[in-house]
Amino acid sequence: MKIAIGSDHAGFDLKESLKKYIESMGNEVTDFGPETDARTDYPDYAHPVAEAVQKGEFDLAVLICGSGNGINMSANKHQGIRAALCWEPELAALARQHNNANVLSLPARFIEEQTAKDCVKAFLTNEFEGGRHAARVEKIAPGSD
Ligand SMILES: O=C[C@H](O)[C@H](O)[C@H](O)COP(=O)(O)O
Repeated sequence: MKIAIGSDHAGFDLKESLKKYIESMGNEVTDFGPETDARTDYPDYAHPVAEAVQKGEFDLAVLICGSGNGINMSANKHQGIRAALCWEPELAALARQHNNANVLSLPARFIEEQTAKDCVKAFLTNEFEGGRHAARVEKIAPGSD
C-alpha cells in the first residue's frame, strides 16, 4: 500500500520509527515532514497529508502529534477524511472495520512505541466491514466520498 505519514515536533521521533516499521511491512511510505524535531505547528503537516489522501494519492495515512488531538482535528476538516485518534490496537482495528477510517492519529506523548506500532499494524491490516456500518459512515458527511 501507499502510506503517507506526518507529524509535528512532538511526534517527530515516533514518526521516524513508524516510517521504518511501515516500510518493513512492505508498504511504500511518503514522509510529509517535519525533517527535524524543531518546534512546529501540526496543521502545517496534517493539511497536506489529508489533501493527498483526499485526492487518492495514498491508501491510508498516519499522523502524530503530542496528544494526537490537534493533528486529528486538522485532518478531519477535509472532505472524505475520517481520521481516528487511537491509543490501543483494538481501537485502530475498529476504526478501519466500523468507521472506514483513512487516517490514523497517534498521541506520541501518551503511547509507548511498541503500542504505537501495534496500532499501526492493526490499522493497516484490517478492512472496512461495510454492511450495517456503510450507511452510518455515509451519514458522517453525506456525499463526501
Ligand atoms: O494537539 C496538539 C499537540 O499535542 C501538540 O503536539 C502540542 O500542543 C505541542 O505542544 P508544545 O508546543 O508545548 O510542544
